[in-house]
Amino acid sequence: MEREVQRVRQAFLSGRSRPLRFRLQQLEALRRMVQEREKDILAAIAADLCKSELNAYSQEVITVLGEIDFMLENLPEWVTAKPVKKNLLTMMDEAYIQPQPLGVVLIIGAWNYPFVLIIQPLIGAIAAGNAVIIKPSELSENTAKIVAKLLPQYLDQDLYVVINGGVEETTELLKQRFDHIFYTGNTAVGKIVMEAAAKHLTPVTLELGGKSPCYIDKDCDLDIVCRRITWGKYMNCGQTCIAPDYILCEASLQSQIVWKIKETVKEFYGENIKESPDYERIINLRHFKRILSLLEGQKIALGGETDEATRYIAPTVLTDVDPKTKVMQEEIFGPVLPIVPVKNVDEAIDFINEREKPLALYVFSHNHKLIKRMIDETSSGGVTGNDVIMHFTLNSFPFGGVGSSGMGAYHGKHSFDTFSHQRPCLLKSLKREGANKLRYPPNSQSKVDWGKFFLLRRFNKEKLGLLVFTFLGIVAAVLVKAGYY
Ligand SMILES: NC(=O)c1ccc[n+]([C@@H]2O[C@H](COP(=O)([O-])OP(=O)(O)OC[C@H]3O[C@@H](n4cnc5c(N)ncnc54)[C@H](O)[C@@H]3O)[C@@H](O)[C@H]2O)c1
Ligand SMILES: CCCCCCCCCCCCC/C=C/C=O
Repeated sequence: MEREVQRVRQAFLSGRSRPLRFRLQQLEALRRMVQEREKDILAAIAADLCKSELNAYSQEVITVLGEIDFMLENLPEWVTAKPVKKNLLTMMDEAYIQPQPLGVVLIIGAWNYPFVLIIQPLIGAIAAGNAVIIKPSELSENTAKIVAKLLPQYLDQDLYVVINGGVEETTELLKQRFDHIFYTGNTAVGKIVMEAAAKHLTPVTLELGGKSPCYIDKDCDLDIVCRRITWGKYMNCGQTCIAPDYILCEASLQSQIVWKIKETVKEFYGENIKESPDYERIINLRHFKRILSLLEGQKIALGGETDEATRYIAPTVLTDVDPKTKVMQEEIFGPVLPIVPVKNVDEAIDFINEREKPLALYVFSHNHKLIKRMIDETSSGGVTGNDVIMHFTLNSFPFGGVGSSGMGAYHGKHSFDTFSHQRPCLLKSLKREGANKLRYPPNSQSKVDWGKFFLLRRFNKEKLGLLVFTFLGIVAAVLVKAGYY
């Protein structure tokens, strides 16, 4: 492992990942890979998650292609040095910020969207000029294999390396020194990653999870609300980091919500959900059993049917859920939707604020003020009003968590920034030593006063005004003396 990381570091040190032209070429090659090997990629995702190829394409491949196009379009502007405002002391110098690659980046992916969750950060890391080691999740083994097979066929083989393996390999990998670690997965492993990174003072981006709440105000169109929630909750069988985890609403709305979700489930997946190409399965038996255990003692208002052999769990809704029960203590990450009754929006806000900060928050209402209030008085990684999931699709947004749902963010320019060092560059001349003498010892009150003049803006303005006034006075005196007036 050490030798592999060393090899990638040597490739980075060769400097070839840095030129803009090279980065653009690699991104174009990655796009070609996705386009030419689309069938293989879709088949792998489909096999890992019992997902139709159409869904694999719209949930993962579209995002990847969109991100590459966005990078190709904007990268030439992002890589250029940006001049900054100067103070009086540096007025004659060159001052700019130059984004630079961090070095060797480790990307650790999760299994639930196994392609996009490694390729999207990879796009950002390449765009920023880094070398990258990619560690796909071992749970989505088909995607892990196809990525390991395809990437070397299209990208520089020494700069971008896939290492497959499980906990043992990841643990070994984490002992190595990286310049950035980008991890997607659960919070417990997030802590392990951060601890390992701390040993080398390596910065981390942690894309974690949490319980993303959904508040439904009674002033809304319940048909549309339930259709949108049903889509976001049961997509990928509930195994989406930003899926609505639970609903908060007035108790009186519960039965209508259950009814409307039931109707929507029928509309989306047909009478026989098991036959639907749009309904996925739980990734493995461990998660299947974990999700089943969340149903114990609950009032199942919809669904609840399961099949262990195929790891099928029907779209399920629980009503009158007690917040102290297990289903409300951990991220569900499955097709189970608890409804927790609250009296009003105040209680909903308190409920959210008493818990860990979620990755996403959803609020549904015709009342724009109520939505704004919910945004102002709570915290979450991202928030969408009157819909779910969709903030993920906008690459001008930073995507990431806050508090226990993560740290750092990516997508579009935010990825480029995550994988870059914003290096301040000040280029002075070896001439004009006069002004510099101000800061050399021995110090004096007059030097301090000049220092204040040069460095404190407020002081500058006053003193500058005085200087201009004095200068104009002198000019006027000279002109009068010379007989012009
Ligand atoms: N914020 C996001 O963008 C995002 C996206 C997807 C998933 N998630 C979150 O991820 C979680 C689901 O993913 P998961 O954690 O089950 O995925 P996972 O089991 O695939 O684990 C993630 C990665 O961590 C590695 N890993 C696992 N145990 C480890 C250990 N002990 N030491 C070192 N590395 C280890 C795995 O090899 C894998 O690459 C959910 O909480 C979900 O909300 C977040
Ligand atoms: C055909 C229309 C396409 C609609 C776009 C759907 C977007 C789905 C995004 C899925 C989220 C993937 C990333 C998940 C992260 C966390 O698990």
